[in-house]
Amino acid sequence: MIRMLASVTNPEEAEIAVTAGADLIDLKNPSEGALGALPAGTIRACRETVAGRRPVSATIGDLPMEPDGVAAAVSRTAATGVDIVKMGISAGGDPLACIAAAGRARGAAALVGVILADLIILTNDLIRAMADAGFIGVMLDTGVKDGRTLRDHLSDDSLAAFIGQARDAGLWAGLAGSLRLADITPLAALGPSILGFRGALCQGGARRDVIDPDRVAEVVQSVRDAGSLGWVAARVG
Ligand SMILES: O=C[C@H](O)COP(=O)(O)O
Repeated sequence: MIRMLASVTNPEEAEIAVTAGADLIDLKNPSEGALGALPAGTIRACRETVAGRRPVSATIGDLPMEPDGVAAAVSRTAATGVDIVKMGISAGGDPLACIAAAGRARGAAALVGVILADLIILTNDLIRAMADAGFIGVMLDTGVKDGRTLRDHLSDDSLAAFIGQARDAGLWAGLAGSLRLADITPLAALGPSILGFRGALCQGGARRDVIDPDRVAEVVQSVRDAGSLGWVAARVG
């Protein structure tokens, strides 16, 4: 089964995402960037709204790859009580040291690394470092939200290789990055653990807009349908 991640910005949107059937409620502030962080109070309020009905993740912000700053943000975000802290990996600085520092700072939260595939070259070293630091998953996303999707930056073969490397390292593998309805079936065929969305859930398809319950339900259903087709194809083919 492929899971569906919905990025939301406040308790009202979190409730919409839960009601529509999203599997993972991801808290972020799209106005602050690809992985913009929400204030701790908003994260806590969203967590209270979700009330254990779904796992909740929160992003630490689009930070430079500097270990002390990343560790402080991971620790601060974990202290809100979310299940998963999502840490972005971009170019410059020392990504490998940041991954190790995040692993030491996570407290009781699980960690998921988000490799911004348009900003840093995807390497197996990053994935291996996450596994060594105790991360549970790794996602690809895009850092620049200019209408291009993850599939504009990486071929299906590269995405399949990423999923294989993540699985080999014992991590679940997620894909995101301005994904639209039309991307779901081809990406589901690659066998990711989870597909993540924000823009496609919003009125007008703009990620800073509010999410639309009908769009969320449509994306959830499409991920379900594509996931089952892949399941059947894997057994019949
Ligand atoms: O974690 C997933 C992201 O929120 C995806 O956002 P996007 O679909 O607007 O690129």
